Amino acid sequence: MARHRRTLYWGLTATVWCSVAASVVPYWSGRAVNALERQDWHGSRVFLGWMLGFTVAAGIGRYLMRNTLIGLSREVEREQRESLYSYLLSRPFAFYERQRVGDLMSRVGDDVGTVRMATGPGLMSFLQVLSILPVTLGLMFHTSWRLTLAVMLPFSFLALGFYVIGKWSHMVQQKLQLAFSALSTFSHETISGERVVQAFGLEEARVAQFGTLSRRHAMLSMKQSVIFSAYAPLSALIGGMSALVLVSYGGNLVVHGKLTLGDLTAFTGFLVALAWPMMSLGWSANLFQRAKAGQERLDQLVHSPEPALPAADPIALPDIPVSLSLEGLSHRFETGRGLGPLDLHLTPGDSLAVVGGIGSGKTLLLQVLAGLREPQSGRMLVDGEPLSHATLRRHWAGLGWVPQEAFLFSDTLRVNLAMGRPDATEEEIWEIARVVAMDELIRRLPDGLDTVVGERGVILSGGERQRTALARALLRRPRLLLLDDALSAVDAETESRILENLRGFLGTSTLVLATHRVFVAETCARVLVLEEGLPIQLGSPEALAGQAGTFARLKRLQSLERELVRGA
Ligand SMILES: Nc1ncnc2c1ncn2[C@@H]1O[C@H](COP(=O)(O)OP(=O)(O)OP(=O)(O)O)[C@@H](O)[C@H]1O
Repeated sequence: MARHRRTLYWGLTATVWCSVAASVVPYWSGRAVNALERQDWHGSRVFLGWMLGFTVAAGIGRYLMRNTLIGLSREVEREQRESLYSYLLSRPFAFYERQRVGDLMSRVGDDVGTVRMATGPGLMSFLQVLSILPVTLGLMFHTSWRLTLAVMLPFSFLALGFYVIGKWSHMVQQKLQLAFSALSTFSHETISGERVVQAFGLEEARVAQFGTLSRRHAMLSMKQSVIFSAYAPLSALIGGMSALVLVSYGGNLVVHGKLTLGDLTAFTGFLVALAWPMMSLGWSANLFQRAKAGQERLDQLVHSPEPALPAADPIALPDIPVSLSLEGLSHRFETGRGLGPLDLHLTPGDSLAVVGGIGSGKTLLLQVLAGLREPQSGRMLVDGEPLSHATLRRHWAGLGWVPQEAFLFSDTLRVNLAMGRPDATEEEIWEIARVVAMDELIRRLPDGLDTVVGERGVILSGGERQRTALARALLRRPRLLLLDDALSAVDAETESRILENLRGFLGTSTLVLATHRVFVAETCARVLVLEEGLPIQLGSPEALAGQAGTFARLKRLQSLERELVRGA
C-alpha cells in the first residue's frame, strides 16, 4: 500500500469529506426542528437547504471514497498476485519438490483474496469509523455532554465483544484456509490423475475422500459464518440499548427543559449516523482477522529457504562444446538412496551413456549435470569453473535438457518447438523436425505447425510428445545435450533412425543420455553403469561388452530379445 500513498491520501480525503458531511446532516435537522418549533419558516427552510446540501456532498464523497479505495485494493491485489507469480518462477527445483500445486493455487487465489477484502472494504469501513467518530462525537458533546456520555456507555461493551469474537474468528480462519488448501490439493491431484482414477475404478473412493475434506471445509465455513453473524446482533443490541437510553434519559432532559426537542432529534440522527460504522467496525475487524491468517500463509510461502535463481540476462556463449568434471560428487536422500560419491570427466564433444537398473540414480545424475539439483557434497566444474549461483544461467544458456516426462504447453506446436529459440526460422524448424523424424507427422496434422496441441500436448502420443521435447532442445543448438530416457516411448526402429540423425546434427556438442537400451548406449563413445547410485563400470561400449559385468549381461539379454522380436 505504501507504494500507492497518493491514492490512499485521496481515498482518505474522500472518506473524511463523506463522513464529515454525513455527520453534520443531523445537526442541521436539529436546527430545522428548533426553527419549526419557533414557527420561523424562513429559518427552517434555510436549515433544510443546508441538510440537503450536506446529504448531496456526503453522496459525492461516498462515491469518490469507494471508487478510490476499492480501486486501490484491486490494484494491490493485482500487484500481489503478479509478484507472487514471479516469485514462484524464480524458485529453484528444490522448492517445487516441497510444494503441492493445489496448495500453491489456494494461496495465490484464496489467500490473496482475503488480503484484498481487508485492504479494500475493510480499510474503507475502518477509515469511515475513524473519521465519523470525532466529528459526530464533537457535535454530540457540543449539544449535550450528559446525554453523549449516557448514550455512548453501551458502546464501550461493543469493543470488548469485538475483541473476543475477533480472536475466535482468527483461529477458525487459519483452520479454514488449511482445509481449503487440502481440498484444492486433493481435487487438483484427482483431476490431473483422472485417467488412473477411472481405469482403476477409484471414483467412489476419491469422491468419498473428497466428501470428508469438503465436509470439514463446510463445517469450518459454517463456524466462521456463525462467528461473523454474531457481529450484527451484538451491534444491534448495543445500538438498541443506546436508543433506549436516548429516549428515556434524553426525553427526561427535554421534559425538564435541559434539552430542546430539536437537540433530541439531532441526537437520534447522530445515533443513526454512528450505527452503521459501528456495526461495520465488527465486520472490518473480521476481515482483518481473515486477512491476517491469509497473509501469514503468503509470508510462509515467500520466506522459503532456497535462494532465488539469478536473473535471466542475455549471455554470449563460447562456440565450443562444454567440458564437465564431477569431483567426489554425492547426493543422498534420507532413505540413503541417491547418487555418488562419483568422479567423472567429460571432454568437449564427448558422448556418454548412463545405464543402470530402475532407481540406480540416472535421473539424479542428469539433474545434477543440468544444474537443477545442487549436490550435497563434492563439486561440478563446467569448462573448468565450479558451477555456482553466479554461473548457473550461463550453464543453462548452452543447455538442451530433455526430461523423462515431456512437458508441452497448451499452445501451437510451433510455439512449443520454438520456445527456447523464438527467432528460429521456418527452415530451421523443419530441419529439426526431420532430425527427430516428426516431419511426416507435422504434415498430417490439420494445421501443421500451427496445430494447438491441447493441455500438456494431449492430442499427441507419448512418443510424439517426446520427439517434440527433443526437437525443442535441439533447436537451441546446445553445447551440452542431456537426454533422460528421452525416447523411451518411441519404437526401437524410429529411435535408431533419430540417433543416426542426431549423430550428424549434433556435431561436436557434448552429449549425456540415460537409457535402459543397450543399443542406444552403444551410439555413445563411453558408457557409465550405475548401481545404487555408484559407478560400477565406465568405458567404451566395445570394451564393456567384452568384460564380464552388468553391461555385457544386459547386452546379451537385449540382443536375444531383439532376435526374438525379429523372428516373430
Ligand atoms: N525427491 C526424492 N526424494 C527421495 N528420494 C528420491 C527422490 N528422487 C529420487 N529419489 C530416489 O533416488 C534414487 C535414484 O532415483 P533416479 O530417479 O535417479 O533413478 P533412475 O535411475 O532414473 O530410475 P528410472 O530408470 O526408474 O528412471 C531412487 O531410489 C529414488 O527413489
